[in-house]
Amino acid sequence: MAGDTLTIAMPKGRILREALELFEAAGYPVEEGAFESRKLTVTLPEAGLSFFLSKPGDVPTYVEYGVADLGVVGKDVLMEEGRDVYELLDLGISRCRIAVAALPDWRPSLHPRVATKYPRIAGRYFLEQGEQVEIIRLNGSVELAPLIGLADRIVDIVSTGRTLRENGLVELETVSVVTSRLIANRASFRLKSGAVDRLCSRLAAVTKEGVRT
Ligand SMILES: Nc1ncnc2c1ncn2[C@@H]1O[C@H](COP(=O)(O)OP(=O)(O)OP(=O)(O)O)[C@@H](O)[C@H]1O
Ligand SMILES: O=P(O)(O)OC[C@H]1O[C@H](OP(=O)(O)OP(=O)(O)O)[C@H](O)[C@@H]1O
Repeated sequence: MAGDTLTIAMPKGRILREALELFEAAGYPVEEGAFESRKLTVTLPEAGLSFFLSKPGDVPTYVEYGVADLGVVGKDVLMEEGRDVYELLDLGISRCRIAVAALPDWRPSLHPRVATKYPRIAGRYFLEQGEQVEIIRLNGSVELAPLIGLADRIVDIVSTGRTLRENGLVELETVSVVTSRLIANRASFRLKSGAVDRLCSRLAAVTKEGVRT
């Protein structure tokens, strides 16, 4: 159907600007400053798109429950949340990695403790490595944990490496490379397939990756 309006959950924060640039390049210009106030919704009636802003970690929830047809979200959040959604496109933006890090003099201990915002990803990773660790969930500033003796290692996002460097930590292993993804509600993907496909094709043509997942 040509007339379907698509509702898209967009993450507040660092992904938003890059995501809007991508939509603009794909021919869906969101008026400059549209989200710069406290406004949480923007509609592009001619394009049949309606955006709302949410906490990054909530995007897969809105999409799974169908209050958004589509969403833009980091692969880290997607892996951690494990929601029942389709992953349609690797947008190639907000590239970073999930890594294990520690103080340079870190040594394995009898009861290893790992602090992270990503308990499921970290738990799965250490299970695969065959290492038993205690996972301690934090909400941010995870790099603090080894400095104040809460944990001996962390699992966190690394981009430039500046936060690790400035806190005297070193990267030990990469757990996963992260970019932002376009995700879809399962029913919307079927019922609004024409509109979803059109948007996907236009976004795929302007992404750095241009990859349909
Ligand atoms: N330093 C970084 N460089 C590039 N991308 C990043 C970086 N940190 C996080 N990201 C990506 O951007 C997404 C959103 O991060 P952002 O910092 O905006 O929100 P958050 O702090 O994770 O969420 P909340 O505001 O709910 O705590 C992450 O899920 C990840 O995919
Ligand atoms: O390698 P870098 O370029 O330094 O980026 C990595 C930092 O960016 C993110 O933190 P954010 O600013 O979102 O704060 P938070 O730790 O409180 O989530 C992430 O959690 C790292 O701390």
